[in-house]
Amino acid sequence: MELDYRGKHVLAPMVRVGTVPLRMLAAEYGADITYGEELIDHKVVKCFRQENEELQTVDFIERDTKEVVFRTSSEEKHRVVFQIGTADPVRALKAAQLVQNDVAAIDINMGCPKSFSLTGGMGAALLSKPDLVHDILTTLKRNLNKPVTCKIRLLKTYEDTVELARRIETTGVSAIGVHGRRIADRPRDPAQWDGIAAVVSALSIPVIANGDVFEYEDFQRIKDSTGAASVMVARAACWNVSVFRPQGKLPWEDVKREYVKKSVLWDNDIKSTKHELKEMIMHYSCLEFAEGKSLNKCKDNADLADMYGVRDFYDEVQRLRSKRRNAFPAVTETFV
Ligand SMILES: Cc1cc2nc3c(=O)[nH]c(=O)nc-3n(C[C@H](O)[C@H](O)[C@H](O)COP(=O)(O)O)c2cc1C
Repeated sequence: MELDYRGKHVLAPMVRVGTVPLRMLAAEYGADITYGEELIDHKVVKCFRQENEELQTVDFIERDTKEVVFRTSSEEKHRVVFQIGTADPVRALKAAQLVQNDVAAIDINMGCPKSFSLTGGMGAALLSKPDLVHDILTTLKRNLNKPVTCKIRLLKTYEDTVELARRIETTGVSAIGVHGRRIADRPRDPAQWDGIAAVVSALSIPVIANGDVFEYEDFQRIKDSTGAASVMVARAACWNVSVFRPQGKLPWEDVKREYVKKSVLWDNDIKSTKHELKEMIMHYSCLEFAEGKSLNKCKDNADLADMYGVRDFYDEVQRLRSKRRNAFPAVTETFV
């Protein structure tokens, strides 16, 4: 069934943070739609698809480096959104075609203000190129069998933002994410919810409002204030992903342990897991304290399991994995 973008709580795309453990945990706590981190089309097109029976995942692996660029599982197929960084319709299509059968939707990043994106003509650089935006989105819409969306920032004026959003709507996208900040705004600057409201009033397609949702109550506050169909949260979820729980956040110590368990379960890349744990520690404590120093020394998921007191869980996962390994001695590769 096609993804419905109304009335949804959404985990925002976050580089290095939005890998499989955080997405799975977000969904467990109540997220309906979970975006993966932005992946650049140049890198995605160099990947092949591989089913990993032992982990029960689908992996997209870079041919030369053998790095797992994107890991997902059928468990999240109906809610995971694959976000692409691109400046080229043909390359974006090639990347999207590789993953489309394993994800719920494809999103194009049109909001990243980092110089890496801007110099490559990607992310927020697209905001000033409406013809290219149109080309990318129509190419994807015509050739994919999954919903296509994009995520923008506010432009200099609300009128300019609305004009671009209207143009985007004509491409037939299923929804549009709007981060209520301009390119020059810093994360500490308040998000302008009335800018999002201006887009909502001008469009008929669902708008996903994004910016400054920190508590569960904020989901409703931003909806009431903007009229948006759905709400997306980034930093608050990075710091404590239980923000999606209607009953309120759990203590961050508990969430951290659950996150480590998910990282063990999905054999997450250690760099990504450590990055997310550091984000949590920096927010609630300080990396200079003992925990931060011990975390730095962790070399793999086994070290993390020891550090966070989940060694029994780790051992049980390894036992099940070796059972599966014996049942499925070979993995299935699909070269595209
Ligand atoms: C660690 C981090 C990584 C991010 N990576 C991405 C990304 O890959 N793609 C994207 O469109 N936005 C990215 N963003 C922006 C967020 O998706 C979101 O638009 C922004 O943080 C505002 O939402 P918030 O106020 O809930 O944090 C990132 C933000 C953070 C904090």
